[in-house]
Amino acid sequence: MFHKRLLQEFKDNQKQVVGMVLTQWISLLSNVALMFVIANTINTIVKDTFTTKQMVQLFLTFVAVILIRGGMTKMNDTMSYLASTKVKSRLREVMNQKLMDLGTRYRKSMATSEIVQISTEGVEQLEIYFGRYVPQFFYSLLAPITLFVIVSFMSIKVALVLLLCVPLIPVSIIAVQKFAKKMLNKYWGIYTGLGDTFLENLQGLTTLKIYQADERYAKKMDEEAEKFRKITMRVLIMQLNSISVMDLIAYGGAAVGIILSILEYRSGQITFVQCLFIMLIAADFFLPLRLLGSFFHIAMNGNAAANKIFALLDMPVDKNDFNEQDGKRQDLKANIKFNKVTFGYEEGQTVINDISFVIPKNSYTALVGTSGCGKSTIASLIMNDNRPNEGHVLMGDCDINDLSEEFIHNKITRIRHDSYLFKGTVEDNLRMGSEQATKDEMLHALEQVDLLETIMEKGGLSMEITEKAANLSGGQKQRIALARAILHDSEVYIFDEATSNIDVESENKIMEVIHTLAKTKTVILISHRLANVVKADQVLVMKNGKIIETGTHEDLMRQQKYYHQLYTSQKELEKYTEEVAN
Ligand SMILES: Nc1ncnc2c1ncn2[C@@H]1O[C@H](COP(=O)(O)OP(=O)(O)OP(=O)(O)O)[C@@H](O)[C@H]1O
Repeated sequence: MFHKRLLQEFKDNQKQVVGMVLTQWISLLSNVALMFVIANTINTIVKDTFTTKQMVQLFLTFVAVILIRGGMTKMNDTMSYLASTKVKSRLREVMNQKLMDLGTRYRKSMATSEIVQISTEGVEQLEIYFGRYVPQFFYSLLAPITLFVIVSFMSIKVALVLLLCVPLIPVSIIAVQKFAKKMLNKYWGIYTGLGDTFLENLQGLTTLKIYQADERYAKKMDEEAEKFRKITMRVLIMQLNSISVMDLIAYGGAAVGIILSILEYRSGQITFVQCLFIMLIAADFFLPLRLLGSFFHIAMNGNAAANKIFALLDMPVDKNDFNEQDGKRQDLKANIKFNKVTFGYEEGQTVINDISFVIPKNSYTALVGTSGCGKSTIASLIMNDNRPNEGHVLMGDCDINDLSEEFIHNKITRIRHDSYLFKGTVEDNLRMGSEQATKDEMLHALEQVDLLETIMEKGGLSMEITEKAANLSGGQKQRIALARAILHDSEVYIFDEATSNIDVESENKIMEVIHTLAKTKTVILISHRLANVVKADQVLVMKNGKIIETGTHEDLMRQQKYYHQLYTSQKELEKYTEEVAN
């Protein structure tokens, strides 16, 4: 019925919940008073003893009840608003903090679209949970007991029968709950899956258009949307059916009470006014629980959403205390060691197999091998985005696992082929590299990547970059990303295919910058193009997740093994392509 953890986490909402139950209870009592006056009035009309005084009394009771109920409803709404907004804003705050703490690691356990959905729609679901469902639950217990006490003064028999019929509603709710839980989990699964597909198709729309695959993918999405429509309809049907069952029990129970009270009146056990009063009030035994039943499905949705939210909040963070070993870390020599590292993305499969190597401080290392051999995985292990299944990745003498994400990101900058530039000015994007960078430093960084002139022509540092840097060429985009990385001024730079898919001029410029950086920093270059790695201090040649050759370009060429074979075949291919082009 309740999500225990959700209630525990939001204990401070208890005040509002008690307030809401109280306002509803006062409304109920005023309603009881009104029904009593109405019953009395009908009695006097029937007996023909209706007086002006009674008319005034009826009118005044009406006005008082309307005022009390109006006031209580207003207070209830305010408290409901307070309770739900507090929950929503706190949940969003903790989720945001959690995502910040997790960094990029959240993607291992949850898709981005799922995070977006649970932090928007998922959190919204909890509004009704706290604002309506929880207080209604307690009120639904209090209301029948209150009415039972009042009616028992007139007829204990009728009061007991009415009270005993009330639990039939929760019994029906529990029966539905078993079925609903499964269905709602399935509903959420399909819903987040659809969101995932939608986001991916939208992001890859240009590619889909280029390959004219948009229609096929649109059809696939239609199929998923149809699945979602069907499960939504099933959820709605289940909700409507269960509400009908609850109506039947509520009004059936009230009817039983009314019939019984008439029988009691006929046998002289209760007065006409009491009989009328019970007739008017009987449905109120059941209506609060019936209303609870209609909130129940929303609450179940809230429970399912809460499970997902807590799954995110419970993800382990492994945030190391940055200060604890600060002194030790100050002396870190930024050499990187792989000590018998084995890693696989999935159980039973390894991508990196028992690898050991050292990247000395301020050296220039190239990592080469055919596609899929594990080069980028090595980069992700150095960044601690992935953790070895066996062995250790060390930075200086420190296991990378013992270092905080913040520390690693300060020491190492990874530049990928698909570097992300944000919508905003060139300055905004460069400032991400270093908060403290002066304009002169930014201009100097642009000069280093040979982009100063182009950017100055387009408005300088205040030039606007549009969404996904659509107003820049691939090469310009990559060079701005490089300027940002230069400003970051870290000890280690990993260039992960940083020159893929860009023009030759940009590639050459970027390689020049990499070679200059390599004189003062530790540089790791991952590249398909072996012509780019000839200047490296050491080349690590990978094949099937293993390092099979190590040495300088010249050493490896002399050995005439795998690297030699890769290099010469690539050279021949490039020569042939050039000849064809000419
Ligand atoms: N997130 C992931 N989940 C599961 N498998 C992955 C993941 N990333 C990579 N792989 C698999 O791990 C293997 C190594 O991938 P990796 O990206 O390290 O290769 P690579 O040498 O960098 O390739 P390329 O040169 O094409 O970029 C591949 O078989 C790939 O399919």
